[in-house]
Amino acid sequence: MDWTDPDTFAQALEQAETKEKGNYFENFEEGDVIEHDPGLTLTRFGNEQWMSQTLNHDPAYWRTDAARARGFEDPPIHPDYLTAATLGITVEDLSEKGGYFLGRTDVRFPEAPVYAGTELHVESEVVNRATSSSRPEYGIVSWRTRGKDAETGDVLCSYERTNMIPRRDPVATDGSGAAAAEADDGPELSDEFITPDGGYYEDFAEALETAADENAAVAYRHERGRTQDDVTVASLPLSTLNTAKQHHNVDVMADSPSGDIVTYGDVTRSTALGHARSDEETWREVGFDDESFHTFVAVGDTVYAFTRVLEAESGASSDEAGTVRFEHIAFNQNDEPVYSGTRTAEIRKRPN
Ligand SMILES: C/C(=C\C(=O)O)C(=O)SCCNC(=O)CCNC(=O)[C@H](O)C(C)(C)COP(=O)(O)OP(=O)(O)OC[C@H]1O[C@@H](n2cnc3c(N)ncnc32)[C@H](O)[C@@H]1OP(=O)(O)O
Repeated sequence: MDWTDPDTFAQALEQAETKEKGNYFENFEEGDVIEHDPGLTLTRFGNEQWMSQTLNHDPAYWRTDAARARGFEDPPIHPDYLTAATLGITVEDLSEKGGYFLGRTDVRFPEAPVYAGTELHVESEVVNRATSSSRPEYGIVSWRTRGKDAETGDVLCSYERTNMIPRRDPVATDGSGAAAAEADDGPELSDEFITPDGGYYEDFAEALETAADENAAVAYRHERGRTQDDVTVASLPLSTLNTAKQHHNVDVMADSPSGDIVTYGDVTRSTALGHARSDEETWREVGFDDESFHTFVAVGDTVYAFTRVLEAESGASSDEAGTVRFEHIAFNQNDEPVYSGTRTAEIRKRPN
């Protein structure tokens, strides 16, 4: 019998069992520690591919003289690419089954830079699992993940991430959703928005002082946008070994709520941060908190960025910088927020 005869093959496909990938919600127990098999060497090529496509053009990550002026030996691996690679490696074990990347917090990097040639090994611990009251076919799982230098064991990037993960056996709930009941009764927007004059630490600190006097907010938008294409949607996540079908399997995603492949959250975020960094004198990334992914970004959508300056403090790891806390909101061509998060970064002080 010819198994490639279309009718025969259709029947064969129907009879065959699929060897499944990924883990269901039920596979995760609080306290489980998972050592991820995939690993990758953080290369200059990988870094530059990620940084170029997300419009992160800080010279210290591209030019040796600019890197040395920042106190680095050579252009280092950028924290965005490091974060994306750390998460990408975990997908096969944690989220390949599907679901949604809801958020991430406590993203931290050590002071020491990471250089090309470092081999990355990643492990995750299940820190929480919960029922989703709005979606009975999913559960909500949080993991603490650590990306380590395979040679020294030093932690290079760590964070806590939360996903909705499909259940093998859906549970009965009233479907009402606990979160939906909470009304947002936060303060209203300030009447006046102030834009910092420049991108140095003092520009942010001065804008905050003016805003405090005038009961205004320091908030502004960035001009650049990046339309999502095959490179950003499919190539960049695959370059981090991210096996989530959301990013590269159009066939399966046609039947999903988005109806299409969607951008990796770390690409959306890094693109918006690239826009924001193009309007500041970044010195060093310290960390990110309260990151959320609000809705899908797909091929053809354009990612823009909006920034709110929350705090400024003159101390930093170097005398040449101060520390600023921002809220960044990525939004699409319809002005819908797609990502938000707070960021702590050291920003260069104005040279005398
Ligand atoms: C790497 C990767 C995938 C991977 O990893 O492999 C990816 O890149 S993939 C692309 C990036 N990603 C997205 O494209 C998602 C875009 N997003 C959405 O499409 C909508 O956001 C939604 C459909 C997911 C939800 O929409 P929504 O139902 O309106 O949202 P909510 O009601 O706010 O949240 C529902 C329930 O999640 C709880 N919840 C929310 N946030 C958190 C949090 N941070 N921590 C703990 N619980 C949280 C909430 O508490 C509620 O819980 P309940 O179900 O119990 O009510």
